[in-house]
Amino acid sequence: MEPFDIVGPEAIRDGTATDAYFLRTETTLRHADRNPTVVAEVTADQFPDGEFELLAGVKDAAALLEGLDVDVDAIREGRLFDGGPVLRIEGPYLEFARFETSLLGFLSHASGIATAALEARRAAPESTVLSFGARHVHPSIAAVVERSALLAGLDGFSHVAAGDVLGRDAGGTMPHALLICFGRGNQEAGWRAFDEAVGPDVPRVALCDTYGDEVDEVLRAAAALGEDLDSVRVDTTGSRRGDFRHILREVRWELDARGVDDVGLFASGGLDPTQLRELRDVVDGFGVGGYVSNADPVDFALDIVEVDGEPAAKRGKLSGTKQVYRTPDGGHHVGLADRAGPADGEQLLEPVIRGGEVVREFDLDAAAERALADAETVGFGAA
Ligand SMILES: O=P(O)(O)OC[C@H]1C[C@H](OP(=O)(O)OP(=O)(O)O)[C@H](O)[C@@H]1O
Repeated sequence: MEPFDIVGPEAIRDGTATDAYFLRTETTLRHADRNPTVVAEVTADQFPDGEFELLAGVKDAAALLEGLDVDVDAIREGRLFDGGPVLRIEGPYLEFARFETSLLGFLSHASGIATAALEARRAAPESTVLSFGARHVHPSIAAVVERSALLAGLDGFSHVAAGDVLGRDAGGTMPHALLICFGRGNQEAGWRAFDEAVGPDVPRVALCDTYGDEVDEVLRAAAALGEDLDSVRVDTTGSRRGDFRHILREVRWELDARGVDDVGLFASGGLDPTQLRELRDVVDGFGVGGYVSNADPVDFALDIVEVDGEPAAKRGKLSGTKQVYRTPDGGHHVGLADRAGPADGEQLLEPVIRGGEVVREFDLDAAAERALADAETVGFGAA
């Protein structure tokens, strides 16, 4: 008996992580001896609408479809898209029918989170922005949250097991629970114990808002840890927040007025891109949680657009194999693949699987670089 209600990799791999009607579709088509060669496209919006989103999840999508008798093309992770397909499958329909559910799940959730993370990134491009939202999601997808955050250019993340999956070290500061365990009025003992106990490679970031005024706790932390103190984090609870920007400016002022200008200042607690813009000139960095981790998935669908080479899209969708293009002016164009695209257009749909073999490397850092460059090109989340 599995201790947790989690759909595991085996079910994803064997295709039972799917909607029941796809298994019934298999049964029906086999009964009728029908298995046409189709072109199916993953698309959110049929036409560009000016709203860009960041593509993530292609690595897992490729792993899902690897070994099937299909050809797959997709936009590279880290590229922005605005309408038209992000991934295309060509092959006998029954080869991949049951994998639609997981395919869309991989792409939809990761891309939604990555898009929100890119909004945070673009809101404070010079600041350290850390992904702290794993607590808001089911633990089985923590690595999806953190990978999507890194793909959007965030600087770090907090979830340890996600780091093991990604081969990167998780980071963070300290929770209120630690200080509460030392008792009201005894925050110094908590900050000092942290400094004494954790490894030398862990930044000494004192959380300074548990019981007292933020300025008061910050000055007490500076006095308690002296040169050992790297930064302070202020996470003022909403019921006491008032003018958060003023609080943070006051903290910075009072530290600097005492010559403690080498201690960094971090803010967290329900922050969104608007607040990051408002605060980025007064703090050194942010912990962002729910805005990223709780992002809505991108509403992708998989649609058959050709059957045995003939147009076949259902109502509301567009027939025919398509290509999508980025133009130097930041445009995103969708056209039939067998027609000429924009003369200065870069084709975005490129081979991922040929003859069942994955033919693309997936490099997270390269994807993050693409995301930041493409965001600049299209003006995503500008200013
Ligand atoms: O953007 P958010 O979703 O709000 O999460 C970001 C912060 C806020 C939260 O504070 P608390 O909930 O007070 O947690 P703790 O007491 O553990 O610091 C926790 O410190 C997270 O790192």
